[in-house]
Amino acid sequence: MTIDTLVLDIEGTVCPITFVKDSLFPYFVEKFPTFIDQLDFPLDPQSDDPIVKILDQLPHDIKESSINIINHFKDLVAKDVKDPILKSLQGFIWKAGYENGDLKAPVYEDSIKFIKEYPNKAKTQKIYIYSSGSIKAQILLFGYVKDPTTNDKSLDLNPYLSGYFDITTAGYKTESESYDKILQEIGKSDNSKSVLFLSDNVNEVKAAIKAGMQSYIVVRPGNAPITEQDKSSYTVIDSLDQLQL
Ligand SMILES: CSCCC(=O)C(=O)COP(=O)(O)O
Ligand SMILES: [Mg+2]
Repeated sequence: MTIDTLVLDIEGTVCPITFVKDSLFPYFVEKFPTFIDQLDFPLDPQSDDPIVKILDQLPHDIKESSINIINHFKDLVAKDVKDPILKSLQGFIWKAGYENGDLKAPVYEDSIKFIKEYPNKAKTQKIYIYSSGSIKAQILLFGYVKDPTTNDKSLDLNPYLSGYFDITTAGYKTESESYDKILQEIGKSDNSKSVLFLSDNVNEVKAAIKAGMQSYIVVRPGNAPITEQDKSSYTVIDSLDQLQL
């Protein structure tokens, strides 16, 4: 069946893992304690402050003091836990960094080209994003893409994207039910083979295939190595230029 819909992972697929691990995560760890230290404790559950609303979802023993909150999130980042409360908070902290120019996303050149060229005006060819990063963080990342042809400007790729999924809207990326949900949301449950999911993570690829999608492994510098067996069992690409759609 002809592919007409792409679902793209971010980290390790269209963007280097090093940007997330060496820029985004350290930026969050450096900046978020200042935001937490400014808050009044105990937190007011009726507060309109978006950061208080996020923190209010934490268990009582963690949200009772700034030091517990700070240690909790530092620990989750160190272990790269895909925790929905952490991911929401990261979106808020990164917003300031993108807006003041501290952060620009180094999306691979082949991916910028593909994202700009693949979607057609008739909307019969679409691209969606599915990442563990929150939807807010995804929109920021694609809104502040480092322009490979200039150093000072950034590109906004969001107008080329048809939608975003994260772990709060679709579920965890290694579970096939999450891909079932995406297929349902994008109206492709009866045409699952027309949807291609790309990821660096073999377990995510397996889950997407189990849900009926087509799925390829993307290999990029710095990604976790894949086994010889996975190389022979799955389609493997190292650039979106290799897609023949
Ligand atoms: C949306 S940028 C932040 C990426 C992030 O927090 C993350 O955990 C990356 O996971 P992915 O599913 O894109 O591999
Ligand atoms: Mg990834």
